[in-house]
Amino acid sequence: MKSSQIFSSSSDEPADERRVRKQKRGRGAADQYDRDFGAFLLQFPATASSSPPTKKKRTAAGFPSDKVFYNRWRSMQFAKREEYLSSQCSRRPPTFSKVSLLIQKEGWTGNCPRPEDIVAKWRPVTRVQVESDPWIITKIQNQKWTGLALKDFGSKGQGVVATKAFAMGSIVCDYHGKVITGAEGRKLVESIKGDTAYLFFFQAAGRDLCVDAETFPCECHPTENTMGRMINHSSKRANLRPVHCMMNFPEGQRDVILFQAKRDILLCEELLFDYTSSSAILFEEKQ
Ligand SMILES: C[S@@+](CC[C@H](N)C(=O)[O-])C[C@H]1O[C@@H](n2cnc3c(N)ncnc32)[C@H](O)[C@@H]1O
Repeated sequence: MKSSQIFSSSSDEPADERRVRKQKRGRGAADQYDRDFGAFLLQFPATASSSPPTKKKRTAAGFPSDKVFYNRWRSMQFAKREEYLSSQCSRRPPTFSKVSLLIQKEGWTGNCPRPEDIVAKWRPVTRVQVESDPWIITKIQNQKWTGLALKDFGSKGQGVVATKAFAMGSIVCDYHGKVITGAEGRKLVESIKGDTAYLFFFQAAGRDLCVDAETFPCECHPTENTMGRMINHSSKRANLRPVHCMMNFPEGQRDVILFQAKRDILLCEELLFDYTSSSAILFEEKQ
């Protein structure tokens, strides 16, 4: 992991401790303390991967031999490590072993968050995080979403099942296809002969749009049956929610429909979403 940020703020210190210290020493002394700690950080950057400054190094650099700066440095590093571990597990909740492996890989033996705390603190990502998430962007680009398989569902045709559990809030895959206008999508619907359609109509910021997964295979994945287009419908048992995002691809922003788990999804469950958010329902529903 690469991290070389140098901190110059003192905002990591608990507010109460800071206030008491300032009251004791007066504003001038507190400012001096902040300046000294800033210099300490310049000398010993508190990154997730840096080694703690030993007493010998601290005193050789002219800092006090007590542990005041050192302890503060350690809590900054701890927070950085926590942030790093959480960032590696942003889309889906991590397992204890995944976090343990990450810690092992980094070689962190002390001053490190406990895997169970990282697991317990996991929360679904926000839309803003999703829209710039490199992992999600890569999955949309390469269509190598994991934990999904096709299965025959008889009269419904094929569908998608979970080959691993997905926790509520996880991003499962996208509804992949070229984004066209709603009018173009409706024209496509008219030309469809059978009762199966692969179109997702949506409105975004006043725009009437449609993801065309009917034109298959798509230009960008000529050899893949992209999974999102194969997900069947249910209004009552839907376990996925389609979410519109403006994804920040390297070449610019693009409208994308992502499927997010509405609840915890178990291994082997069929993935389903409610097609009424899309007008391309050309079939009789079998729940
Ligand atoms: C986006 S495709 C889904 C994949 C499709 N089952 C297949 O095998 O290609 C949508 C079509 O699947 C079928 N389908 C999806 N959900 C269904 C359901 N609950 N009952 C019956 N047919 C369904 C309909 O033919 C619908 O037009």
